[in-house]
Amino acid sequence: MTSTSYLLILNYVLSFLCILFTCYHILQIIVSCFSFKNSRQGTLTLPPGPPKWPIFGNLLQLGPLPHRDFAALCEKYGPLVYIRLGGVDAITTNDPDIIREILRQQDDVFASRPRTLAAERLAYGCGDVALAPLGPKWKRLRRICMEHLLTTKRLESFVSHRADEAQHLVKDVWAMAQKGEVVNLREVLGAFSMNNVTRMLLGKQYFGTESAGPQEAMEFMHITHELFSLLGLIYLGDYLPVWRWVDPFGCEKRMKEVEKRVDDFHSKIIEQHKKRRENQEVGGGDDEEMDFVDVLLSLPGEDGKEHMDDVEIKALIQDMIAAATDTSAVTNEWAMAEVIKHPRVLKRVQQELDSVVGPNRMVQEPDLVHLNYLRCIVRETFRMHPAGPFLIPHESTRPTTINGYHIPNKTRVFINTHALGRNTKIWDSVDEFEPERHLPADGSRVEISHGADFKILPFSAGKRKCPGAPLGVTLVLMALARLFHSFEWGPPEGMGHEDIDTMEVYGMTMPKAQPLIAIARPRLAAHLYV
Ligand code: HEM
Repeated sequence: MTSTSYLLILNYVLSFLCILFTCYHILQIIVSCFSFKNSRQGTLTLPPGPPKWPIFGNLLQLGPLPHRDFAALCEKYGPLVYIRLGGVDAITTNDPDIIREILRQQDDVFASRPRTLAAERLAYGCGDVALAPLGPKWKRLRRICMEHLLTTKRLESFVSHRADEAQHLVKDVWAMAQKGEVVNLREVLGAFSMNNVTRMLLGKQYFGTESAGPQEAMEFMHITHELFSLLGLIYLGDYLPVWRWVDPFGCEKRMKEVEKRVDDFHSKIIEQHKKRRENQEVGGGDDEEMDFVDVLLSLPGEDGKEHMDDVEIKALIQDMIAAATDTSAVTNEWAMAEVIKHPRVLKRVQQELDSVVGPNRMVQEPDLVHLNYLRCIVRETFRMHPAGPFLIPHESTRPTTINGYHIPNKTRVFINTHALGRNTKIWDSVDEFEPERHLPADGSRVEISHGADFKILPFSAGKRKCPGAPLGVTLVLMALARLFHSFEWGPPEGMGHEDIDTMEVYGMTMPKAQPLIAIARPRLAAHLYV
């Protein structure tokens, strides 16, 4: 074919695309006008919100930190704001009363999830717990988590693994301190969370001396990071279907690649576990010796099937890894950053640790309930730096009203936990890290999850609340207790405490923009670290 005919064909294709694009836009305008009219029910109107562009709605008003943009909208328009994201209705709030209304009073209406493209591709067609819409499938998988994986008994059976990992953590930091090296806290805390979770789930440790091997560890790390980054993306294709034809940044291509690699990885894990079962290397149904994959392989499937489907098992494993590792690692890094930035707080928590634990042993899990000031540090960290800037988006399953405003069916709900913790109507000195504000006057134990007032919401509430909260709290408290008890901490040479930056990046979780680097000096006898 000549180059002229190529050009001609290209010309035809482009013209065709232009016509289609224009028709689509006209249709969108008609549909959005129509749906706006329909969204008024009687005298009810939608909640207040910013003016919208045709087709794009408010998408163009969002920058790289959408939680801050949404917070600014709440500041301007009130506690409940309506936005339109392309063709999708959405609301956002940072107000405890409205959040209580959504997650408690109207939990039945708002407990579903939107079907995003990333969730379809990367969570086995939304076949997991965290991203599945409300329905019998979600209910069944969530029950499996609660009754077989995250029970107190099963979590207790991993207590020695967790103690092992806590010891690896201090040993690694101690080795760096001995060599005069700075500590990259993102790396050591990431390895701590990952090892704890993979030991429980997969029976493998991925970092450290008994690791599954450097190549497998790197592959695993890489896949998980890709997965997190894609799941956190506000992908325009979810809001403007026409975007998917073009996909200028190749997002969908990346999703397909990651989907395949993740699936290969999980298939391998399941195969290894099945082989072990065939060779009867799993303790004959002895609960104590079974990791989560073993447990899932031993459960009956749906509709009288002998076993659960492999796809269900993969979706659950992936959910647990994604939900458990990054959330606890990100929280720990923020807490360390704030405490190193505030030497007064470090001193006070060390006094508490010295009085509860003393200098002659390491912190153990039973100590954690007695460390009230440390618990305040964690609560204050969740106020200022919740693990995710929003809860995982919820979606309404029918039209309803909030505060007299009409909320259409399938409205996407962005509960802005970052802005809740910095809401000046409910908190003083919102930008100050002040753990003392959480100390109960009567000296009772500090509760780390939300509490009745809905002013902090680290693990959410209602049907979709985090089923892993007790484990998450333990991982966070344990890592911090060990690090504060075992070391003096300071910023790297040439930096002042106040220079530690606290800028965040947006994603499904909300890490510090820059990894936290610090200097550690041991404060206990050398034999306790090895
Ligand atoms: C510090 C640690 C953790 C934090 C801050 C955290 C926080 C959250 C939040 C905010 C949600 C969203 C709730 C909503 O959308 O309303 C969630 C959901 C979830 N979390 Fe956690 N989480 C943590 C650890 C864990 C752990 C250790 C596990 C399991 C091993 C876990 C499993 C899940 C699952 C399965 C969901 C989805 C629940 C559903 O949609 O039904 N999380 N978590």
